[in-house]
Amino acid sequence: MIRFEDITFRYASSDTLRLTSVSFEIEEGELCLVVGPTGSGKSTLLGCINNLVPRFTGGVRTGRVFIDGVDTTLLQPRELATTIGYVGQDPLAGFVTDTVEEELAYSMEQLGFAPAEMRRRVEETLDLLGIAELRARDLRTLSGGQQQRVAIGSVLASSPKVLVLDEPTSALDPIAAEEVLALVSRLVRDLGTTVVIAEHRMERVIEFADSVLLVGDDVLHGDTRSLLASSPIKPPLVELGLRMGWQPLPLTIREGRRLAAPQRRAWAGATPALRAPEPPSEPSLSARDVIVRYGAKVAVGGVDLTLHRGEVVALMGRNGCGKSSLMWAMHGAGRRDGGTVTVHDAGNPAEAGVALVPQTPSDLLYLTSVAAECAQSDRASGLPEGSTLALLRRLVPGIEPEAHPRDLSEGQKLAVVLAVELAGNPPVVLLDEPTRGLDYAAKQALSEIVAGMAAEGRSVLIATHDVEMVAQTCERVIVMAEGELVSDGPVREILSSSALLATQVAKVANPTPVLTVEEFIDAAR
Ligand SMILES: Nc1ncnc2c1ncn2[C@@H]1O[C@H](COP(=O)(O)OP(=O)(O)OP(=O)(O)O)[C@@H](O)[C@H]1O
Ligand SMILES: Nc1ncnc2c1ncn2[C@@H]1O[C@H](COP(=O)(O)OP(=O)(O)OP(=O)(O)O)[C@@H](O)[C@H]1O
Repeated sequence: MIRFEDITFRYASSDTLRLTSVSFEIEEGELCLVVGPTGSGKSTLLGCINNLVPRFTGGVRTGRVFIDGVDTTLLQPRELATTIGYVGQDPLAGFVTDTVEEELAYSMEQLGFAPAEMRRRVEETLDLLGIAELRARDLRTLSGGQQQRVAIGSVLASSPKVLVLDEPTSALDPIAAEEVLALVSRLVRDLGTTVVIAEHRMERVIEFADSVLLVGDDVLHGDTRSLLASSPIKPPLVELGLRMGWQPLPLTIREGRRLAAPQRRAWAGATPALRAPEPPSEPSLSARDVIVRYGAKVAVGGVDLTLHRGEVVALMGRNGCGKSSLMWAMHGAGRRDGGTVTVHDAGNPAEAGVALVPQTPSDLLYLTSVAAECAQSDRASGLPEGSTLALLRRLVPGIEPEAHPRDLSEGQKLAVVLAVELAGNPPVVLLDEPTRGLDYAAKQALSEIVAGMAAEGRSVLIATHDVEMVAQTCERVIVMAEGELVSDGPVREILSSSALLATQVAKVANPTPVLTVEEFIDAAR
């Protein structure tokens, strides 16, 4: 269905080849998972499928692309829109209309669907993606996850033969992500749709994938199990399987549980000792009765929350439950319709160095090179020259200092903003979904940096849907629902008591509450 013949590509502003002689073939009805380190070229490769690369991005591409047997090498992306549905990494950037309903209908209008058919499909899509109550909403006022669902719905509505999804679940809560992926795999099964998905959190997609495209210096296409065995990036379960020497390598929780059965029996006889949470130190930030309203909508309904020095806390909860609104209110720059936020040892949070890395971090990059952003950050925080750049290199290596921030991959942009915000060592740091576009190594680096900040007595609050990141990084988890806090406790208690929030390792080890690969291995010794 999709055939790349010797595709080579270079962006106009760079001397480096991004894709070198890439050839592969994806069959009709195949679900192919595209994986690779941050900035390795996954989005670039996806863009070549419908010619967004090079038509929109510029640059030089050689080689040929065939879709459904037709040579599409020289076609415009819109000429391919009947066959290929494409959802990019930033849903807001892809929207062409103002409201949810209009957006769902748009591609069908362009493709000349009859009005009655269009109506039927819009209704069906609203239900399938659970966004019926958002139908009349302005797209710009939706939460990140709500936007992502609308973007996916808008391409699904016209049932294209090929679906290209660039990190489609990065902003979705665990249930929404499962639902979207189940929906996509149903399209593959029932309609024979061909699907190409780039995804960093492979653990979610792997059980649906027929094949993997591994993007690195070379691009390899092959069977999921055999490629993952030698891949530099792997989900926690595969990592655990390799380290425990399990054969065949487990890809699903069910396979993992079967292989872990002897270990679970051993733990049932002798409970392993696991790390206990530290008692809290003195508070660094207290929020009392915080209220955020948008017209009649109460997004945050009177929240009390205290962060303590040296604490790394996760803020979790369904899409649209109010996490970003609460963070902005705590930061001081966002709306707050009631309540108080006190940063201890300082009065006003805006002046007291509460740093916030927003969900769309690229809004904060305005200089013309990565080096200039880093130098500006060093000056602003009174740091020795090169400090911010060094931090960036720890997070995501290989970013060219001369590159224009606009030309970076999504994960690279996020890394630059993280480096700039963290370099100044603010006493309280709020990170709103800081893992989009980050590979496992970058997430590990972020965990280590955050742990270092906590060790110096700073407090970090991370809003995220990424349970693996939470297990690795946070000691305490707060869960929100409908604008209120519904639970608050040690990470082990919250993640292991909820099937919804359990990590892959927790599911394999259940009922023993180990959460991460390291913990499993230690406890198995
Ligand atoms: N318009 C552009 N001009 C120059 N270089 C670019 C441009 N867009 C991307 N790049 C570079 O090409 C490389 C690949 O980018 P791409 O977005 O394809 O990566 P990715 O694997 O999708 O990354 P991520 O995991 O962060 O989404 C990166 O190093 C990036 O800096
Ligand atoms: N300007 C606005 N007008 C109306 N409703 C809004 C506006 N901004 C946000 N909302 C709504 O407020 C609720 C909370 O949004 P918020 O962005 O805080 O959620 P979130 O928990 O961060 O979600 P996600 O996990 O999807 O990022 C959502 O239902 C959202 O649709």
